[in-house]
Amino acid sequence: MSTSAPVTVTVTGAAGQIAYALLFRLAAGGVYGKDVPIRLRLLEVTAATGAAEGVAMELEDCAFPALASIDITDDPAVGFDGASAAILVGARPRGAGMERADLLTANGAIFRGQGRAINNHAADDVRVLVVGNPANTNAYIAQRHAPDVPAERFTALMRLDHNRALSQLATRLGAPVGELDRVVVWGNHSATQFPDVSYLTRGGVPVTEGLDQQWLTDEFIPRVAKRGSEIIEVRGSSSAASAAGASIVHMRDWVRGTPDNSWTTVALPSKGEYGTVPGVVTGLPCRSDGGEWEVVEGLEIDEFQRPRIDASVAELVDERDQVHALGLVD
Ligand SMILES: NC(=O)C1=CN([C@@H]2O[C@H](COP(=O)(O)OP(=O)(O)OC[C@H]3O[C@@H](n4cnc5c(N)ncnc54)[C@H](O)[C@@H]3O)[C@@H](O)[C@H]2O)C=CC1
Ligand SMILES: O=C([O-])CC(=O)C(=O)O
Repeated sequence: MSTSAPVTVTVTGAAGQIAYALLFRLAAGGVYGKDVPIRLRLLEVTAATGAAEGVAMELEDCAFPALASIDITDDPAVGFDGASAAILVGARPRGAGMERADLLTANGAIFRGQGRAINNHAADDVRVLVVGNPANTNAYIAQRHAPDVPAERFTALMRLDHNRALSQLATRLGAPVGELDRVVVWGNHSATQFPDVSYLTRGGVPVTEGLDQQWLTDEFIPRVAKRGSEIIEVRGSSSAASAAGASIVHMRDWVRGTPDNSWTTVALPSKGEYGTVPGVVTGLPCRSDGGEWEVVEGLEIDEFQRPRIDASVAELVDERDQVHALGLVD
């Protein structure tokens, strides 16, 4: 039997596609481990609380030993009350032909209200992961409405991009994906992102062969950056299980630490690291010791990387300016 204190975890968009893949892994112990009891709070719009009730019934039917309780609400003040983790999935997904930034007007307001509710009601140790698109700028909006929460507790999901990059590289190199490390995806979770193999290792050894520049520029970078659109075209709706899986490992690594000498990609409010623009929520190479994310320091940036990082960060600055112009952030 578990002796740990229960942790309150809030998931928004609980009746949606991603949540349907996420909640069961969370309740099974995928983030905190099997021995830490979880109190789940499901936050949905009023019209979808009935469907969230159905998901809760299925969660009950799994009899997960670590699932202590489930509450469903349409009120952010209740939903985030005492939350130590807040996974903000609830938002409209894009359809074919849309870019994620097209969702800014539709979804931005959600994150203003939720940022305020997190500020006023969440636990002091709250960790926030924004999944709903455009994820980086939604995280920026939420963070700016939560002045009492340390800025670095607001993150956006770029682990899916990171995992997509690892998988493409594993196929190209004929390597087990678990042997590869030190990939980073800089910038925005958008088509401008820069999946970067400059520091790639296989089994701890730098990879110097098998990845020619032409393949990287013409195939790898655009393939990873446009994978979300490719999934929408082929599947008919946006990535769900892979987004849920990435969310679980993002939170797991944050809470329980990244493996020794390993790193991952996290979108965090920039402090100006690697020439990025302070404040915007950008993909950076990060490690965790189970406390806070720490940006990996001391990497060299060359003339191939610089303009690609700058272009994606410029898009984040543009989105930031748009949300200020829309009145979503003062
Ligand atoms: N960052 C990433 O890597 C990825 C992000 N996404 C994004 O995640 C979001 C969710 O995707 P899906 O689950 O497929 O969408 P979905 O449409 O299946 O589910 C979204 C759910 O959010 C709920 N919702 C809407 N407004 C809400 C609010 N104010 N409070 C609480 N719940 C609210 C809806 O009622 C719906 O049940 C989309 O914006 C999508 O673009 C999707 C894949 C990857
Ligand atoms: O592309 C989308 O709209 C959904 C998403 O963020 C992804 O799959 O990376």
